[in-house]
Amino acid sequence: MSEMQDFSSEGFLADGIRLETLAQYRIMDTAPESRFDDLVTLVAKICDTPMAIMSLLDENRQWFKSRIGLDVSETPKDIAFCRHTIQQDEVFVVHDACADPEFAQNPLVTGAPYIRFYAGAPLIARNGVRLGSLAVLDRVPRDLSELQMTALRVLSRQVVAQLELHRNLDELTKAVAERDSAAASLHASHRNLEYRVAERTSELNRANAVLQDEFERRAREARLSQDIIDSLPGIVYVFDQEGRFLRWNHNFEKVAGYTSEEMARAHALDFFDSENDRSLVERRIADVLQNGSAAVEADLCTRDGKRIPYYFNGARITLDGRLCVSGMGLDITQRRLDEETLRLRNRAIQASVNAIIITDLEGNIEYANPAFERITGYPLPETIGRNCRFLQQDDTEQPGVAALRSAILRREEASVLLRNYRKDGALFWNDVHIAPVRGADGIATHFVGVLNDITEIKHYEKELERQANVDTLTDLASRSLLKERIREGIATAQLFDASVAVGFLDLDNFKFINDSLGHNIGDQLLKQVARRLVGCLRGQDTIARYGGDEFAFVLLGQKDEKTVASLMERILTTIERPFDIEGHRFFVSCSIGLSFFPKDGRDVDTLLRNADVAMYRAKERGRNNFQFYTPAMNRRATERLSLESKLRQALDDDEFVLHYQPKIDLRTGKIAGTEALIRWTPAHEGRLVSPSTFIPLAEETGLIVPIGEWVLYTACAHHKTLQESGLRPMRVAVNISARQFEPQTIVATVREALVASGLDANLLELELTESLVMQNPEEIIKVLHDLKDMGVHLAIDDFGTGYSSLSYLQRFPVDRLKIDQSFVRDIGNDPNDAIIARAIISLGHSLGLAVVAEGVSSEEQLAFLRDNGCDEMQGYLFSHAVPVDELKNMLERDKKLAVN
Ligand SMILES: Nc1nc2c(ncn2[C@@H]2O[C@@H]3COP(=O)(O)O[C@H]4[C@@H](O)[C@H](n5cnc6c(=O)[nH]c(N)nc65)O[C@@H]4COP(=O)(O)O[C@H]3[C@H]2O)c(=O)[nH]1
Repeated sequence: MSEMQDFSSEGFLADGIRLETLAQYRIMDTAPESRFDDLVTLVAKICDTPMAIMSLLDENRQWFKSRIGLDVSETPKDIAFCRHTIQQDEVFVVHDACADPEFAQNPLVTGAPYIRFYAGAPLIARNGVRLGSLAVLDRVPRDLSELQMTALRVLSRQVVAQLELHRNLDELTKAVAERDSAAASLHASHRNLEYRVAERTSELNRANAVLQDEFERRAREARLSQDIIDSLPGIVYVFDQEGRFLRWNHNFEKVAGYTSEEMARAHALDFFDSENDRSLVERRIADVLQNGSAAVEADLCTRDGKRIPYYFNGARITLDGRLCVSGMGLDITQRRLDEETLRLRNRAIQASVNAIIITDLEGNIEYANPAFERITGYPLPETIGRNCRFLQQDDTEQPGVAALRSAILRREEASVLLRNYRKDGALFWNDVHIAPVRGADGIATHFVGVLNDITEIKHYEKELERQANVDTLTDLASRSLLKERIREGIATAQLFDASVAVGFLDLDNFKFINDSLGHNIGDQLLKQVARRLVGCLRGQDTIARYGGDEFAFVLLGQKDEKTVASLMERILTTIERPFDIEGHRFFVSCSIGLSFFPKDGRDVDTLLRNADVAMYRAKERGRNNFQFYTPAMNRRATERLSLESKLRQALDDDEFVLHYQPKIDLRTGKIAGTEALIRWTPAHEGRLVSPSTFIPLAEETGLIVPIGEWVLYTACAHHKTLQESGLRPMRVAVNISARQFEPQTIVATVREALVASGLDANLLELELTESLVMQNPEEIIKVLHDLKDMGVHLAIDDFGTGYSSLSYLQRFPVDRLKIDQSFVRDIGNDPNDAIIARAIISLGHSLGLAVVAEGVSSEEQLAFLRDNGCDEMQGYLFSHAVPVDELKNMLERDKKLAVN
């Protein structure tokens, strides 16, 4: 018992340590573990007991960590055999519990599991504390062998080792758990840190972004400011009190031609090279610094020495604590030019010969130039402020005034003609042009008016009108006036069922007079004819000079052709009377054609055209007569047209032939030469057409030029052939018409014809009419000399019909005169003709020229001519013009005229 008490007192203290130690192993109430179960099984096997336990004691119970053969897992502490075992250093053995008083009544002995044998080894921890026991039990009394005892001891230490292992493992697990927990909390705190870092980072980023935005905004603003400064039209600058530049725009560098470095070194006054500008600018800079602002105009001098007019303004500013001048400069070149232009315009307005006024929209004059005063006679002080109506005085009912008013109301431009009155009351014609002056908004604020005094022009116009209506030479009506009168006549005749006669009158031989005696005489003749014609007509009739020697007239209210016919007779007789001009006496006749409204035409042009046709007919009828138009005349005119076209074709189709009329030497009676005379054999007509039918038309149309050339070439060729056939050389005369005789070309044409044919020049004779050579004698003489130099013979044809000037005749290098056949024809009957023929023969001889008579058709004529010494003759008496073959026969026979 004492042992028990000892145990108890000591055990009480030891129990506390043991419990604390046991707790450290943290094994109580844990699940079975194989490491302990294996040892318990092993000990049971070795000790050959049905039961074995590993028992641990805590405060109130024994708990079996491992057990074999027992159903309970714990028992109360006070009945535990282990209580005893833990007090031993060695194995505690109870051989027969029933026999041991200590245990005989123990419920574990008396009841299940009915323990009779017990052997337990204490489980002693490393610190010496007894934790429990490893024990084997049996239900029968028994003993353990020494080996079994040893095994129990060894295995109990194994159990303790396993317990240590368990504890270490547990501590390790705990440490791992703690480490894991620490790691988890570290992780958590890491995550927290990361989160905070992220938070902070994003805060920083946000702040950064704001900063960046701000930075960019400022950069943008700076760029924008620079861009704005750079884009300003002028130059921009800031310089300090010392004139050193602190800021400037790119344009400044560009304009001045300076680099940025040079700008940084430059002084504000460096940009002005004239003394005047420098001191002016210097004063203005001082003004800016003193008064806050100033402006100046000066010439900016660029690096390459160019001076550009600039307007500079400046303002005083403080920059980085320094007093500076900030400003802008604008190129005012254009403004200066504009000012100059304006000045010039002002000057032009001042000096303008036209009056220029500026009015308000009501027409009140605000400005007038000096010309206004000169034109109107109103001094400017009397003009300004007055409404420009005052120039019309009471004469306000003018179409121009209304037009002007309406244009002013509509704010439009207008040009009108006004009757205005000067201060002295004199009328003047005012050609006014007004135009609104609009402001920048397009709204008219004023009118500008240009007044042009056209009184003179008006007079001139009247004169022009008069001249347009009047022929200046004759004072007769002009063409246009005549047409107007015919038109009026038609209109009146239509109303009153009357008729109108339209006439064309052509002087028959005016051209000849004009050409031979000169234009002066021609003009005077026309004037006199005009006077006589006017004397024949009534006041209501109109006569006009239609052109050249053509007159046209309109007779109004003519009832019948008979009255008109008697009037025409009167005209013919009047014109027939001789005209005396500058000592010359002329006899002129005229041909008149007439047409009637409405019979021959219902309009002006038709009536004139038909009167013209009738006039041609009168000419064809032998001139000096009048003809009324008939539709048949038109047919004739049409025929003429058709003739003309046929004539053109004839040349291409080789329809012309040349016939030759022999010329006879009146001394020998032999053929001295021939005259080429053209004939036309129109295709399919089988007849010869006489040249008098088509030559005038060919001359009129100019076809005579190619036809004449053909004649020239053919005649030369024929005569060369005749000569080559062995006949004696024969002179051939070719007619050259006036139209063909072109001074510039005729010599060359003749030369070419001679060259082409090979005919000797002295076998060719050109017959030129008297009127042709007298047309323009000075020029003709020159050409005749050229022809003569070539060796060509020249003859004057139709001599006696024109007006030859003897002085010229003397100078013409001609060989022959041909007496016109009209004088030859009546030699026997008309003593005058005989006298003329004789005179021509003696004139020719006195000039050293041979004389040829043409149209000799009777012995009587031949005798006269021969008796009067005429050299040659041609005419039907000897031969008609014959084809070249016949001429050849004639020459071969050497036909001879009996001249004696
Ligand atoms: N009654 C009468 N007449 C006679 C007599 N002898 C000759 N004749 C004709 O009188 C005209 C003379 O020619 P012209 O006075 O030069 O008059 C020529 C001439 O001016 C012109 N002509 C003829 N051939 C040409 C030509 O090749 N060129 C040019 N430019 N005019 C030509 O045509 C006019 C007429 O020529 P033709 O009809 O051939 O008429 C020719 C001729 O046949 C006669 O005894 N009695």
